[in-house]
Amino acid sequence: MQIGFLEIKWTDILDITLVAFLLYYIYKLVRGSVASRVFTGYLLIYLFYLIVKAIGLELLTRILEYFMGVGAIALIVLFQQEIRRFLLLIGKSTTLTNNQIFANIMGTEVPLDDSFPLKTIVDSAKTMSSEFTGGIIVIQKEDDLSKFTESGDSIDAVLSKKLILSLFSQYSLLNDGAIIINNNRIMAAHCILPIANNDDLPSNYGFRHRAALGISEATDAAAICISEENGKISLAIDGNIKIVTAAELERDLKTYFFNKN
Ligand SMILES: Nc1ncnc2c1ncn2[C@@H]1O[C@H](COP(=O)(O)OP(=O)(O)OP(=O)(O)O)[C@@H](O)[C@H]1O
Repeated sequence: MQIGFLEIKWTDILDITLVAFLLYYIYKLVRGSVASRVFTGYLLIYLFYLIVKAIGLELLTRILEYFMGVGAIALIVLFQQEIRRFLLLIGKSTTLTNNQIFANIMGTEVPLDDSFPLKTIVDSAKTMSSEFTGGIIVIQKEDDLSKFTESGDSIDAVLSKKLILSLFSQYSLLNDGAIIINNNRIMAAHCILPIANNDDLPSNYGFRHRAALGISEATDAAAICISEENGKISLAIDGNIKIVTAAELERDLKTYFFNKN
């Protein structure tokens, strides 16, 4: 195709479309975080570099080239959370990773099956909500959470509503922090989670909600957060947190863990 003096091949159109998609996904991943400003800054320097190169300012081009080379390593360090989420997104969208044999080879956890006590968890969250008992319930999916379970007290007991409520009761010594569930077992309580650094969160979201969001950003686990202040239930998945009713909680967890509506 010829537009004026420009000759455009179909590969150029494909190239531009793919770059546009890539930039859009990077933007979506870093939106609202500190990394987004770094990303914009780096992009502006890159544009400046292209202009300088086109004009033919050799010394400045060399300096910028060197700066961006070193900057690339700095970007990997700064963007490690975002890069992780991006790769997780790609990994999750391939059917290969849902395959049992692949999961065994990779040593990843086997996805939850239908015996998983989802109703018990939802019921517990509902009771905690009605009693204004604060807490975070993390449900492991495929990612290894041992780093976080080790930060708390090991429980490794069969999950039950009584146990969840006892752990979060105001008289419990373990009611601070999060409990971590893997399949039908409570692995640990009193666990410390990473705090989300998202600037876009409403100001009424304190550390409990930020911790629930943080674990959903860092891993593929789902985190249920019950507010001590207003009894509301929030669900954090894939770096997004929203307030849900008990029915919505059950529906969203079913969809997320079993692809069921
Ligand atoms: N890094 C963390 N990991 C796990 N739990 C945490 C972490 N930081 C704080 N918490 C929990 O959050 C509680 C403090 O909640 P805070 O009031 O700051 O948050 P909030 O989001 O406003 O929740 P609420 O609506 O229940 O008041 C702490 O007592 C602790 O149990």
